[in-house]
Amino acid sequence: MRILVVCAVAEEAQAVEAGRAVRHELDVLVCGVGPAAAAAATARAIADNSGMGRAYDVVVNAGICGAFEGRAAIGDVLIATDSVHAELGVALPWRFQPIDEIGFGTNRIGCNTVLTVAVEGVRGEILTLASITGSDGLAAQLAHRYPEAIGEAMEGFGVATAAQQAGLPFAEIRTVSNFIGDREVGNWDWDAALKSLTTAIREL
Ligand SMILES: O=C(O)c1cccc(C(=O)CC[C@H]2O[C@@H](n3cnc4c(=O)[nH]cnc43)[C@H](O)[C@@H]2O)c1
Repeated sequence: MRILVVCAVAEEAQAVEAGRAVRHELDVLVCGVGPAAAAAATARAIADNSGMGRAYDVVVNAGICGAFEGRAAIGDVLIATDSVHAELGVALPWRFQPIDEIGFGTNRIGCNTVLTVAVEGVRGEILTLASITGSDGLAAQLAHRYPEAIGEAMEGFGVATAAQQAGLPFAEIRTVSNFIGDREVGNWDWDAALKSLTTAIREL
């Protein structure tokens, strides 16, 4: 199977490369941070490879993430059931209205579960945001709005949109470097998250 694995930064790509198994043909793409860069880079890679007669069978977004406290722990592997764009909609004074409710598409893309069936981890929704949630108050609001969400990152929905438009199955695998909330970047455990990412990719 030909798999395109999309990572935001080089450190994540290296962790994925370290978990590469011979049973899959795996290309690793570094797309940059955020959903716009992720969608653009993924769409281009899919089109370029298809044009060269090396079409991908599946697209995976892999990287580190924040977890909702109580729903996952640092170093855990998170496997998305759905990739959900938490900012796509209308921010009303009293509530957030997802784009689905106003008839302009959806903020949710379902993930393929066959590819990740052997990957050990916590399964649930993974949110995509263009901005990292940097306070406990905002984290609590998000956790309330998305009771099934286990984590947040910044690229999943962008990669998923490019895959969906190309008719390709999509999976999102994240490993937890930090809890979502008050921002103490110094406390992020990149090592634990990147080690877990290598293990998770090996299990694909
Ligand atoms: O702001 C900083 O100083 C800083 C230091 C290290 C890394 C960053 C990033 O922006 C990396 C974000 C990168 O990692 C994913 N990620 C990890 N944890 C979270 C989170 O709690 N909320 C959202 N995204 C997260 C994300 O997918 C980015 O690709 C900044």
